[in-house]
Amino acid sequence: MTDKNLRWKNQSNFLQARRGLDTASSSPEVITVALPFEDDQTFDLLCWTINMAARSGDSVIGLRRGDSDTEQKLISGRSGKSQVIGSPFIPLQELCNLKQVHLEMRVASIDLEEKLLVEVLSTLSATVLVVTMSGHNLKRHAHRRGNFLSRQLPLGCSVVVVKDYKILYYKENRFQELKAQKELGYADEAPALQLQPAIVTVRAKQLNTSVTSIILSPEGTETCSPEKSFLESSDAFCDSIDILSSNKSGSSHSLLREPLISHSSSLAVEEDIDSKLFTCFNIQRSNKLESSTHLFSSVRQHKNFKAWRLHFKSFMSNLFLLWPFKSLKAHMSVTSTRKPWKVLTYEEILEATDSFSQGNLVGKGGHSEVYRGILNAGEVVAVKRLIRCVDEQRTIDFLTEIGIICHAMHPNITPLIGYCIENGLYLVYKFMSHGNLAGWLYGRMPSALKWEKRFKVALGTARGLNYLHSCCQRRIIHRDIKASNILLGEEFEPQISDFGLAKWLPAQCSHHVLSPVEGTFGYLAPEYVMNGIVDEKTDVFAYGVLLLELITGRKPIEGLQSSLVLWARPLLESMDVEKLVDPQLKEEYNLQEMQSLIMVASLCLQQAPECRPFMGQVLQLLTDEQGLDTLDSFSAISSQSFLLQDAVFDSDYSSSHYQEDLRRHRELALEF
Ligand SMILES: Nc1ncnc2c1ncn2[C@@H]1O[C@H](COP(=O)(O)OP(=O)(O)OP(=O)(O)O)[C@@H](O)[C@H]1O
Repeated sequence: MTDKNLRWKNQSNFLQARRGLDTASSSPEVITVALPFEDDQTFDLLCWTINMAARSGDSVIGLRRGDSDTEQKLISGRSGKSQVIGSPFIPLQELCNLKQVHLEMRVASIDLEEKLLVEVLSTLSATVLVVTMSGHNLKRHAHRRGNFLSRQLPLGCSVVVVKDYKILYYKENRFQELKAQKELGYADEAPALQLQPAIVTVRAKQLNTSVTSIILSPEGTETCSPEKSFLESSDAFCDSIDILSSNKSGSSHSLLREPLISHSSSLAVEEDIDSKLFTCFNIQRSNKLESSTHLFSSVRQHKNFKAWRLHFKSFMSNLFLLWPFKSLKAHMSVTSTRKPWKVLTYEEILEATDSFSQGNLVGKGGHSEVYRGILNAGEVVAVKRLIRCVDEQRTIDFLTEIGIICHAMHPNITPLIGYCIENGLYLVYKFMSHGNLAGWLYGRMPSALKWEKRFKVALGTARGLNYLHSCCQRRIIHRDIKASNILLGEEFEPQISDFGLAKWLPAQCSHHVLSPVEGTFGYLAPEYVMNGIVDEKTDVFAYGVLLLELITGRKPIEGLQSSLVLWARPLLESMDVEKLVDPQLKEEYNLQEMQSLIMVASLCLQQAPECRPFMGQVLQLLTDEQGLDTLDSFSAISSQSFLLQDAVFDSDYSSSHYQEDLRRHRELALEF
């Protein structure tokens, strides 16, 4: 199995574990995270855990390998590096608030090697252990370490190995026999290390934030006094606040649009004392504060071994909070180095298209005709001519398309060669020899579109959209993503075309309201139809519909009322691959890729826009370095004969039908 497929298997198992959530088993869980030494990796891992693994009420405990230096960082007060461990985690507070998750950091005064980790976990009644890896041969090591841990962990504790927000290994461990524990002698004995909750709680009332410090060390080793611990951790906390307030605008880890916390800090003390092994730094919103004692005792009581489950909707609504942390720089930097567009004369256009001869007509859009042409230099082009006698709005749309397409340069955006504004309006694009996707899916020979090409189209379109949404100098929403607007190049590389409805997305504003609703029936996002709200998630929804078309070979709207999305929704939820897959594929598809597309489609078609992924996240789900290489090696199949028939095929809606369609779509949207 390739790395990519393996990762997909993990990813899909992981998500399925959440989809299969048993809502009855919703008691809080303890999720432990074995943290690496480096602060930035620690931060990433905690972010991932809070977002992906934790649900409301859960407790995430970060266990950090202990040495004197680390401990020093945490507890040494204002001097030295005391703020190093505190400040990077402060931004996690907002995330914890949003998810209502209790976060706690513990620094062991001794090395947390695997056996000790296992032991600690059993005392915490943890249901999940999250670990990470570094170095080379990640896959092999992740597998080895994951297997080792899952064999030894207590019953009910699953293992996830995560690196760079990707799951390298995942194993549910609900049904493991107690044998392993008995062999290790854990099951029958009282736990050697009793981890008790807060020794000292420092609550910064005005900050609406509480900080708990626990100093624990093994029997016989030196123990910090609670008083000392309190003083030191309050100092550390003050330091973190100072650091944060001085850095809050420039913090590379800032999760927030708003400043996190204010300056003032009036500290009060609550105290309770115990224990042995860890130093703990705990950030939690005070009005949601459950005392650590209470939290831990309740966690111990419930022993919920089925608890590695999460309510899907709540999971989805929180899954995407982290996006700013993990933008796909690789994809962001992809821009074409092609030469700039030219301004063409009307004579050049006439000559190229043989005076717009019917033989050169390759397609008609709502307000335009597209002709094949050959420029002087021998370059094959598509000339898009705005049909005359159209209203002013169409002219504006056409000019918008010129402005936007000039701005967008990416391998998955149809390249503009030039334009002409004499005797009408003309846009000249590179000619796409394989026509549009709709023609391939619903033309005379749909079976010719093999799975490799479908997957390639899905991936390339995601890249193009991600570029428009996140990587352009000014962000763009396309607003008319559909199969007939995805053109296919010589190697079936998809190219997003038709920017007539595209809009600039303001850098600061997340969405805006547009009226009237435009786009293509069958691809419109519910919030857009109902309220005219537009942002990049409008495109994400349409992309989800496009994925469904690739998977099922069905049109978005068949007949009068039959919506592809409504038909597919229950099948997506249950991951019913057999029923979803286009019979034309005749089982000739890669199951892992199919599952990944189904999963992504299901995410993109979430009713609430905030539950849909950003396109960068879609890309992250669909690919990695190996994935890109694999895709590049797909063979290209050339079939000129499809060009004309495809070009004529399109699902546009003339304005006379539009209002009726919209009415029907609104009715359908209500059923979502
Ligand atoms: N660069 C191109 N190369 C090859 N064919 C093209 C090219 N651009 C457009 N076409 C063909 O021309 C058809 C019409 O394109 P156009 O963008 O005008 O309209 P549309 O997207 O189909 O409809 P609408 O504008 O109403 O949404 C497309 O479906 C496509 O098959």
